[in-house]
Amino acid sequence: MDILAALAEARLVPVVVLDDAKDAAPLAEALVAGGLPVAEVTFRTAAAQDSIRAMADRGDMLVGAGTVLTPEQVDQAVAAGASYVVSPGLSRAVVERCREHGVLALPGAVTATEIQAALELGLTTVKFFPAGTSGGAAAISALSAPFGGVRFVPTGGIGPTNVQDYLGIPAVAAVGGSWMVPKDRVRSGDFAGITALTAEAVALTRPAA
Ligand SMILES: O=C(O)C(=O)C[C@H](O)[C@H](O)COP(=O)(O)O
Repeated sequence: MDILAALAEARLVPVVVLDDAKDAAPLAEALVAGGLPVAEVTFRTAAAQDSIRAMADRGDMLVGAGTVLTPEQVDQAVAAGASYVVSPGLSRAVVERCREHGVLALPGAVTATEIQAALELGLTTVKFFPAGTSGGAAAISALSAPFGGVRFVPTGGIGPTNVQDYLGIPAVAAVGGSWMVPKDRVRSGDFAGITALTAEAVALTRPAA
């Protein structure tokens, strides 16, 4: 599967933080019901690997790992079934381990220097993080001028009120964010509410009628 093409088709990447892996299955169901069978499960908690496995085992989702800081976490993510690996920053060691496993690396990069470093590692798509405090949509538009072949996945500080600012930029492949999957709703078991938030987010990716 062309993961980049699949992410670009989805246009949105829910950034998931789970404290308990038992929430992975109902959350996956909620995302799929909302029309977005995609999740980036972050390694911010000890539940990451089991949560990735629970979602990946469904077979109908595009499941990645987020907050991947080390090659060892790449190994854990791939072992659990992640098909792409997202990092807050750009790490040669993480990118190279992803390449060894044959999975997509999506490292964070927000400056021209970081983007050039990503290009030197053979990457053409980067996570633009933290988008909200790094110049936002205007910065991506400016960077896409000299880096015409680079695509961006802006993440960080994006929500319903500004997601379309990013989606309207041709160089933006998809937008990542946690607004669709708020931790408090996961903790409270409000998966119907997550389905509604997801459906609303998906609707924002579609051109106005
Ligand atoms: O944890 C990671 O892998 C990161 O690199 C950072 C997250 O993608 C952002 O923190 C999400 O930002 P919000 O949508 O504003 O909550």
